[in-house]
Amino acid sequence: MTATRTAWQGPMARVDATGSAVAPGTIGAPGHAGHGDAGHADHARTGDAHRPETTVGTHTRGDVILDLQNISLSFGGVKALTDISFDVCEHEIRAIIGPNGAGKSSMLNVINGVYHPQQGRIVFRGQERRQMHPTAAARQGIARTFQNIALFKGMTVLDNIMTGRNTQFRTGVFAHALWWGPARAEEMQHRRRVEEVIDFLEIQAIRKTPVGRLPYGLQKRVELARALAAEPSMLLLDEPMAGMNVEEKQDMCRFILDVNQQFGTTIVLIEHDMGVVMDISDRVVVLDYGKKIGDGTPEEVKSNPDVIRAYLGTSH
Ligand SMILES: Nc1ncnc2c1ncn2[C@@H]1O[C@H](COP(=O)(O)OP(=O)(O)OP(=O)(O)O)[C@@H](O)[C@H]1O
Repeated sequence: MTATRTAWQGPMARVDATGSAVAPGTIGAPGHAGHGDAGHADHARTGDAHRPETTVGTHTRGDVILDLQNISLSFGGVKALTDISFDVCEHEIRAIIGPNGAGKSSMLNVINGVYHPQQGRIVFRGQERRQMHPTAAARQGIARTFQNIALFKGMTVLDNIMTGRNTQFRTGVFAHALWWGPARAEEMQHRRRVEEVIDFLEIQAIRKTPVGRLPYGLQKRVELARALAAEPSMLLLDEPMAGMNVEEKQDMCRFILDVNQQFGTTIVLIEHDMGVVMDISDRVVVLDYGKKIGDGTPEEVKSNPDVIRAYLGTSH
């Protein structure tokens, strides 16, 4: 892929699921802990006017919450990751980039416990993790979306998003089946949360539509909604804009910034569109053939000769 630059100029308008224009800054926030008002439109990280390194939107970049040390992962003879170290700070948008097969998705799978590296340490919020199951990662507040949409195509948007609440259920299946007592109250609470996410992502008009009938860009938005329904503190996004047109990319870009700025959610993002990566990321780690070849602010990465040689300057 030849690296392309997308101009993300000024506050962006969006279109909702009905195709109506929505002015920036007019959406309501779900019931997450408040992080200031919705003045997010001011924070579009446009081009070279990148914000100061220590500030994330309305947040100050926090402490390191994820520390990956010397991670190596092999599949038989294939070395997917070799001795990779980097960290992720609270509230930041951290991008992972690299050519096809560089190890980006493997890295996300290591972070959320799908893959267990043969070597290295993973420290999440001060605790070293060993052989963590993805469900345990979800309970710790790590949610993810997938490169290839992983939704239940025959189910409605609403029901798909409800599945994102699975790790939050406290009462048992039996109580839910009876729709009785605490189970009923709990389910009502989950539904309220889900409706808040639906409002936030402006997909009210399609809430009863089976996902399989939606255009690709909206399916991606539903997948983001499902991840948000889990109220994650860290969101892993695997190519959230792949296959989208420019308008859909702008919408998704704005939603990612909103999530980061309004809820303080830490975001780890894999994305091939260099314009998007350089505009919305605080720091970027660059992989090539499973090795780390660059790490720093977008400006630092853009001027790193190894990165230019291996990725930005070549076609993939
Ligand atoms: N489950 C697996 N079994 C065997 N090999 C794998 C597996 N997952 C990844 N690999 C290999 O590990 C290497 C890194 O793959 P990975 O999907 O992490 O790269 P990527 O940077 O995400 O690529 P892309 O941009 O094409 O999605 C590749 O050589 C890939 O074939």
